[in-house]
Amino acid sequence: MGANTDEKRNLIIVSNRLPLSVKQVDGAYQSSLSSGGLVTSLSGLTKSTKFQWFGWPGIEVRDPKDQEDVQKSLEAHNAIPIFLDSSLAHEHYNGFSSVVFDETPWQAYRRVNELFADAIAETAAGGSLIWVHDYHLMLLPELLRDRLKQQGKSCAIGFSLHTPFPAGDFWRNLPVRKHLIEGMLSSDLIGFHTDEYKQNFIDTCASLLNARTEIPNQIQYKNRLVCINKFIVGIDPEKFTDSLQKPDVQERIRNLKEHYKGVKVIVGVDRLDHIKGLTQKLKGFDAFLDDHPELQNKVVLIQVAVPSREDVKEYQDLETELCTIAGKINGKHATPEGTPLLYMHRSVPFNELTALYSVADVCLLTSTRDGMNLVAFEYVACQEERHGVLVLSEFAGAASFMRNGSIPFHPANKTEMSEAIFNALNLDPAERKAKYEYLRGFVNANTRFERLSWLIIVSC
Ligand SMILES: O=P(O)(O)OC[C@H]1O[C@H](O[C@H]2O[C@H](CO)[C@@H](O)[C@H](O)[C@H]2O)[C@H](O)[C@@H](O)[C@@H]1O
Ligand SMILES: O=c1ccn([C@@H]2O[C@H](COP(=O)(O)OP(=O)(O)O)[C@@H](O)[C@H]2O)c(=O)[nH]1
Repeated sequence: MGANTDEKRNLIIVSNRLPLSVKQVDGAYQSSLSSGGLVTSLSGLTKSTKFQWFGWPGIEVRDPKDQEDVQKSLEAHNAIPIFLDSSLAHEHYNGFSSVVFDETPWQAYRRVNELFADAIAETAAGGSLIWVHDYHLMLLPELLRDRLKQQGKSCAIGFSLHTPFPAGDFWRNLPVRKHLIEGMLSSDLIGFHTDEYKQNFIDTCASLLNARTEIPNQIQYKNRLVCINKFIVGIDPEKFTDSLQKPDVQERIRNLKEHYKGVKVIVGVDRLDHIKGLTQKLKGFDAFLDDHPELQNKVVLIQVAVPSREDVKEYQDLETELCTIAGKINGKHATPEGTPLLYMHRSVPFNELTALYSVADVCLLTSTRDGMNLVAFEYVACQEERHGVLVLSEFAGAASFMRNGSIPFHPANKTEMSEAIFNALNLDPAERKAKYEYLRGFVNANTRFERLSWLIIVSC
């Protein structure tokens, strides 16, 4: 969607979390870019499109004067905060959205969706395009449509799901499944990352709601026609190639290359989340080291585990487990010359990330479930010179598109993972180049997620 279209209609983006997270430092409010693929996928839009972004600022702000300060600090970025008190935010985000079904978090989930609907309906001008993101806000399209109608406004609503849409059996176990799916069906257009997720949604609507699904890419439910499609979420590759041109990044790359002379570097960058298969990754790497004693001191895995949901016990437990496994691997395979695993539990600045991607011979991604996985795209964007190899779990959404250019494997199969790593490190240059060119073609062809908002316009 170009600037011309924007002049015609307002675009409003809504996600649980704003792209900027607010923190209070020494009494003053400061904002910094939030982590994660959703922000990355939409950042390409900022180049060509003006929009307002509604979401939770990541902090509880009770005092109205403070709320005003936060509002003002975000205004410059067209970000509009929706304030939630801590317990509500916790129950909605950490409770309902991530663990097991329970009544209290469900009520919080509904309440947060209502608060979002109130704030957006009040602000949105009639004729705006409202683009809602992700599983935290599945009820929002319906709540929003009701409120807008009461106010005599008509807006087109799009919904993008960034996670997989599971197949039928999963929904059977969720008592509130009907509310969630009906909520989504109040959109004009619903986007999924892959054909599989899209088909799962269509099948679920047919079996659970008896919706009519005979017409391709459309669902008819309660006298409304909803468009359903797959939209490939991508990155802005230039942002990565530009970073690699910066003198300080070039220097960092030189230093890292010098440091790892004679050593093959494998990189992994994941949020510390169960879906990223980090336990499986460390165990698979351990198996690889066991299988290849001849590669002692010749291979290193640099694993960045970006902190996520640190106040949830299951995530704390996972962190403890990973530390233990990492310690055991290095205990077993380290030599006086070095350790084969560098496990970093923190986020890394963007320039450091691109330097790491650039020096790595292999990128190892082991998701057990993952909507897309934009790290796979980012690694490719930083590998113009080296033609590094992507070892990609078949359970990442990205594998639907990148299978031919990568080495696929099943993340729970240690032997398969070990072989995949070995094959990646030993791929002959011609095959490496061919695989890389396939991936580069794909990453460069799918740079703009904005096509979805364009489709909202033409389809409504
Ligand atoms: O930590 P949450 O806010 O609960 O959400 C987890 C992450 O969800 C989103 O990631 C997903 O979207 C990516 C882009 O479409 C996709 O590549 C990835 O597979 C999904 O997990 C969101 O982008 C992140 O900010 C969240 O951290
Ligand atoms: O310290 C870091 C390391 C990575 N990322 C970014 O987090 C995103 C992860 O997106 P992905 O789709 O792979 O997974 P998600 O975390 O959204 O599930 C990528 O854009 C990374 O560049 C980040 O924000 N901070």
